[in-house]
Amino acid sequence: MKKIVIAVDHGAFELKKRIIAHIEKKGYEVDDLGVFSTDSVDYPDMAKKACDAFLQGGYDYGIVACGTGIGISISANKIDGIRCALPQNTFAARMAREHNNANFLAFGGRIDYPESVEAMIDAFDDAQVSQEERHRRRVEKLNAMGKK
Ligand SMILES: O=C(CO)[C@H](O)[C@H](O)[C@H](O)COP(=O)(O)O
Repeated sequence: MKKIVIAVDHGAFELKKRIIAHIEKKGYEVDDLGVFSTDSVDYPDMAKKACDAFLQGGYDYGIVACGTGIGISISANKIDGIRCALPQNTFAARMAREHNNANFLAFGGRIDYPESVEAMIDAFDDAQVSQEERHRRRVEKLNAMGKK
């Protein structure tokens, strides 16, 4: 069974409920690291919670969200070992896994997407990481950029 970790800020509290319902419907386990109310928090703190948990191991991928998805994805990508994608649609979500080997998805709770967040999660989840040399090479370069 797949296991996903999720953390959001107050701007995505409602979206988090939808995402968790969707993931649980797929039969996956979700570790919900908050937020648990709409009280204002700082998105870097929530990104760190999810990424630190993910890096401990045991998760297939992580999901973070804030009002736009921007702040929390920038935060997640500051953490070595995290490749967080902020997809605009299902095509980008699929490419995030196939070409970028992303291990996190970010979404915006205040964004009107052309396709549903649920459909983007499915597109990512169903995709396979490409083993083509050029994609592996680019991801290796990405990983090397994160090394301190
Ligand atoms: O979208 C966000 C950052 O990219 C976050 O949700 C912020 O919290 C956002 O900037 C909104 O902040 P506010 O405190 O709810 O006005």
